[in-house]
Amino acid sequence: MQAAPVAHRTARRGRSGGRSDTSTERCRKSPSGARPCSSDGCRLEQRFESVRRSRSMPCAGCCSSQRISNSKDSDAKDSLSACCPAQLQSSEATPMHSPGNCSGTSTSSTITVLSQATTLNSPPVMSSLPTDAEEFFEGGVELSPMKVDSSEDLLRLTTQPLSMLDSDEALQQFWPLVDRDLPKALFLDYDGTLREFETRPELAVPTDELLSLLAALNDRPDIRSHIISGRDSSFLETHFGSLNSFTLIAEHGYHISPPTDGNCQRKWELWEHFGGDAKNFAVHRNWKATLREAMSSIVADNPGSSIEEKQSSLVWHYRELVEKDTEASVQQAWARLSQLCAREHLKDVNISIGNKYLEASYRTVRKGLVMRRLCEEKALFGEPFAAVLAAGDDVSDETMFEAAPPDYLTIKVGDGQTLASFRRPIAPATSPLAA
Ligand SMILES: O=P(O)(O)OC[C@H]1O[C@H](O[C@H]2O[C@H](CO)[C@@H](O)[C@H](O)[C@H]2O)[C@H](O)[C@@H](O)[C@@H]1O
Repeated sequence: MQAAPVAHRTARRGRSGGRSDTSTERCRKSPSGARPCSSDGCRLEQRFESVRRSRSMPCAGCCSSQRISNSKDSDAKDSLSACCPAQLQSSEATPMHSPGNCSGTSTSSTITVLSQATTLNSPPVMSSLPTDAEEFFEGGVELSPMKVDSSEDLLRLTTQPLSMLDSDEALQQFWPLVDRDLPKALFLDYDGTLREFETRPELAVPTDELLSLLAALNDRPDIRSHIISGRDSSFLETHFGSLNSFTLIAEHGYHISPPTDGNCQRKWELWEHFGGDAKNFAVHRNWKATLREAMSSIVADNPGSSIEEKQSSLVWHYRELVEKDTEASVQQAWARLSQLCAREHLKDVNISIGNKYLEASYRTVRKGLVMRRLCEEKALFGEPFAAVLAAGDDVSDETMFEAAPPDYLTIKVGDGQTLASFRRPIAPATSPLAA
């Protein structure tokens, strides 16, 4: 069991800071280099760069009803102090959380899910306050970025490796609770996190092992589980619909199905109902027809690839491409679809590149926004989560890591750059997170 130094989990990420960075930087991958690339991958690269320069004001979960003004540091400090005084403690401060109540018949399953985390005996603290006057809105919370201004801060950007937790005690040390009477929340990605990849999406159904694990979580009154996936609502409902205490989030947040509280009939709601903007969706009803034709032609040029159609997106899957120069094919496909969008004035279509897929989507919502909004709503209604864990493997999951305040546990599954606090290597032939 490794103990992570306090500072490593405190203000190591610069989520959300510096929106202007993103808008002004030029993308290396953009065909002309003349305009910012709209792909998630490129935005992510820009965000990594931005993170190295700034850190954001946290606290959207346990005390997210606040709005932090950018007007003066002292205002922000007062605001934060009022809602989350523990986060103003120095790094020598006593733990913010008290030990949690993790006993129960299905504890071992919970430990399995959480066991990817290294031990962490230290409280989430915030060592400095915003110094930058810039502000922006995300998830309904006004955030003020903070500058990374010392080599010590840069060290805190390091993602920590995960090790196994093998007992309730270890788990409680790693994930202590602010209040044992309040529930903890899990935000779990599916493909590549709960389930290892398969060559085709339809093959990656949940294993029996995973279903048992999730069933045990479903019975835990102290845990609010969310599956937050790029999969569509039909897939999530088919495989996880009976987990009545789970919130299911489909298509990266486009569709949300709250827990059913004993009623087996699940309802799906559009993100718009949660404050998102779906109204423009209707304006370009034909965007899919336009892009489908182009994507079909890309499939024809790349035998072995395929298209998956979801309500808010079209996905080109190329995992099965065996040719050597896949990267070039993907860049070509990206450029082709982007140019088509520009030509047809489909300015709200986002072309993103994930794990062996390229997705054209017509939605503004992202996983991070949804996670944060759901946590904020809980807090607003007087039921804040005592602790939040978010785990994922792909570019879309980085939006969760970016949006997470420092006291959330964020876990990147597998390799690659990340804004997460911890990394869990993929265990071969097992469910990545449940290994
Ligand atoms: O957010 P996630 O739950 O990680 O979903 C992301 C995408 O996952 C699926 O595609 C990925 O998994 C497939 C099955 O292993 C694999 O064949 C494919 O190469 C992966 O990209 C899913 O099909 C997409 O709709 C999701 O957006």
